[in-house]
Amino acid sequence: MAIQLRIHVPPHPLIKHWLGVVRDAQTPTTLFRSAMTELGRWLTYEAIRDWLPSIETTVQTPLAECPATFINPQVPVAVVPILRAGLALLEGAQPLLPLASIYHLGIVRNEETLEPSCYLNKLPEQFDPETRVLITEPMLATGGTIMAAMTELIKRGVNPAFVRIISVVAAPPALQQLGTHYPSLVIYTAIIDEGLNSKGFIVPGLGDAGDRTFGT
Ligand SMILES: O=P(O)(O)OC[C@H]1O[C@H](OP(=O)(O)OP(=O)(O)O)[C@H](O)[C@@H]1O
Ligand SMILES: O=c1cc[nH]c(=O)[nH]1
Ligand SMILES: [Mg+2]
Repeated sequence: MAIQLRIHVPPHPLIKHWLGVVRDAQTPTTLFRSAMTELGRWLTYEAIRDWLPSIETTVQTPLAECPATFINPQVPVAVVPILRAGLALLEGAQPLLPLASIYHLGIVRNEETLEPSCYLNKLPEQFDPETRVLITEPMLATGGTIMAAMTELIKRGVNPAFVRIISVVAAPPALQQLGTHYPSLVIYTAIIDEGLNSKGFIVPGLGDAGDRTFGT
């Protein structure tokens, strides 16, 4: 049976609410940033339910012994925010994954060619092959940025089957590239939009996520 990219759009009213806020061109920077943080929180909550490794044991309550399930601290967990815009999603993701290591990746698209270039890479030389990796990247547009990020991770021993991406707006060109190259990937996004305009912006999208997050 062929493996196929799984794209989840969680039908959660909080995710829909905060998506509406970030889409609105009238939303000021401070509210935009906190809405992105909320999206990071709820998308992470959804994305990690069958991904975060746990261990079965028992505990003694005041009355009796009973089964208990805990997060397995032996399995490494990493969060990779794609700067700049992925930083606001990280704010929401990090409190849910307090044991995770955070490895920043700064990637920017050239505004004319749309080619990505990496200006900051804090990834370790090698990952433990068991590492669970959560990428926070709000915009999956042409796919250039996320494909560049995946190349850096795979080079360092990450198993794509253990990678989850949280995104706010995803567009077909990025999803097609990811599906072709990494069919075992799992993506959680607030919405899938129709496509891109001639400047590589997602339509209807939410504009430039980095500029709107940081007021630039
Ligand atoms: O799928 P792609 O076509 O590569 O586009 C997606 C990327 O574009 C934006 O980054 P940008 O280059 O604007 O950098 P910024 O986050 O610093 O604003 C966005 O935050 C994504 O990282
Ligand atoms: O619509 C888009 C596409 C790429 N990056 C953004 O910030 N917005
Ligand atoms: Mg930008």
